[in-house]
Order: sequence, then C-alpha cells, then structure tokens
Amino acid sequence: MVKFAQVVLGPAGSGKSTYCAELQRYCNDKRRVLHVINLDPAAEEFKYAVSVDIRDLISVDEVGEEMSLGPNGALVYCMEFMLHNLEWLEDKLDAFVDNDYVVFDLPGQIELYTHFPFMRELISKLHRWDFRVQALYFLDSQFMADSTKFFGGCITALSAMIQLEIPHLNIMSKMDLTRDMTKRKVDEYMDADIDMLISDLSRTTPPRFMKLNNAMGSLLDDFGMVSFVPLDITDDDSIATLLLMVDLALQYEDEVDQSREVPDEVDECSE
Ligand SMILES: Nc1nc2c(ncn2[C@@H]2O[C@H](COP(=O)(O)OP(=O)(O)OP(=O)(O)O)[C@@H](O)[C@H]2O)c(=O)[nH]1
Repeated sequence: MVKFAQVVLGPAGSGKSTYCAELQRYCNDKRRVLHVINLDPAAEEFKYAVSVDIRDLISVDEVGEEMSLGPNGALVYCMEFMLHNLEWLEDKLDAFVDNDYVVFDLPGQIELYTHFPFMRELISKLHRWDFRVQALYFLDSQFMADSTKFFGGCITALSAMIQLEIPHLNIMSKMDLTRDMTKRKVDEYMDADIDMLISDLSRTTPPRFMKLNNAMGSLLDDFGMVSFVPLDITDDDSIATLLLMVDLALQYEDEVDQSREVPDEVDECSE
C-alpha cells in the first residue's frame, strides 16, 4: 500500500514547525491521522504532538558535548548517523497504519538539502518503503519586501528541487503578515512576472550585475521557481487548499508510477 508524505523544507524561521502544528490541528479536526516526524536534532520544543523524534536516536547537544563539535558540525554528524541507522526510522514508520499521513519537519540549515546528499538519500529510502513524497519549500512572506532576498530564496528553492528530484511546491508562508499589502502586490509575487522582478532587482544592484540578474531570472523562470502557493495558517481554507494540492500531486505521481510498472506477463514475454 502506497503512503503519502510531505517533507517541509526552508530556511530557519520560515514557519515550518508552525505549519506542521497547524496542519496537525487541522487534520485532527477532520479526523485524519497525521504523524509529524521531527528530523531536527537541535529542536528544543514542539508546538505539535511528535510521533517520531530524531533526538531519541541522537541529538546535537549530546554530539556537541561528546565529540567537541560546534553546532553545524554536530548537525551534520547527526544526519549522517541517522542515515547509517535508518532501520530505526523504518521501524517507527512501520508502526503507522496505511492511510496515516506523514509530515517530516526538517532543520532550517538549508545546506542540508542543497550541499549534502542526506535528504536525497532519505527520500530514496522513503520511496523504497513505498512512500510518495512531496517537498514543500517555505519562504517567509517578508522576503517579498526585498527583491534581493526574494531572488536568493528562489535560488535556494531551485537548488533544493534539483537535489531532491521529487514533486516540489514553493510555499509563501506567514501570509497573515501581508494584510497591509495590496492584493495586487501580493498576486504579483505569487506568480511573478520575471521581467518585473529583474527590473526590481536591477534597481537595487550595480549596473554591472545586469547580465547576471537576467541570467538568474530566466533560470528561475524556466524552472517555474517564481510561483508560490500562499499559506495563511490562520485561515483553515488556506491549509485545506494546500493539503488538496499535495494530495492531488501525490495521487498523480502514484498513477504515473503505476503506469510505468511493467506487468508480469510482459516481463515474462520479454525474457
Ligand atoms: N505571523 C506569523 N508568524 C509565524 C507564522 N509561522 C511561524 N511564525 C513565527 O515565526 C517564527 C518561526 O517559526 P517556526 O515555525 O519556528 O519556523 P521554522 O521554519 O520551523 O524554524 P526553524 O525550526 O528554526 O527552522 C515563530 O516565532 C513563529 O511563531 C505565520 O504563519 N504567521
């Protein structure tokens, strides 16, 4: 039986854990079982009920103390340790019922998805364990106020998407904080006109960066990286819309995968 999962990625403070908590509350209200898995070995407290916690396996604090590593070195060590002990995670996930929905809350150190192979390896294991996995890449709506930040955020989202090679959605989080922006301005950023973004960016960077800005802009545009799903966690309709989008994307992925599977008879004939 195929299972559905979301991996929630994005820079520190972009609202990943808060989303996991609100999604869990929403699913509880709708009587849908949702397990949140904390994969941040440096996490301190949770706003959600944690079903699986990497800190039961290993934590940044204990690694930092025992191996005299700084916070980033300890984090990398913890993620490597988890990858070498994935049967721990497999056992926990096996205990869930087939229709249960799983959400992975990940650390905010984006290098873990853009520079290291951890997440890619974890996702390939999840696929082997029959999970269909959707990436949600969070960007704080405050990034819309600054085109250099916005471009930077989109570039890291692109880098994560290319690394992970799974269905990917860019999420504009904290939309409740944009209520003083005009709807037109917000809409401009949800499905941004790349020429407008490039000219915004070029106004704030020296003229010698013009060619670079254009090249980055067309790269982001080619990969659809300047489109965002707005998420306002104070509005249940917004959470419901996102959940529906993910469900549809994963169901589609599942159908495509099944159509790729070679039926037994065809297999036998070709032997
Ligand atoms: N107004 C508003 N604040 C939010 C929202 N989501 C998160 N916050 C606040 O933003 C801060 C960071 O939120 P977190 O959910 O901890 O962010 P995170 O991405 O999990 O952060 P890391 O665990 O450091 O990677 C907290 O103070 C939250 O209360 C939101 O939708 N609206």
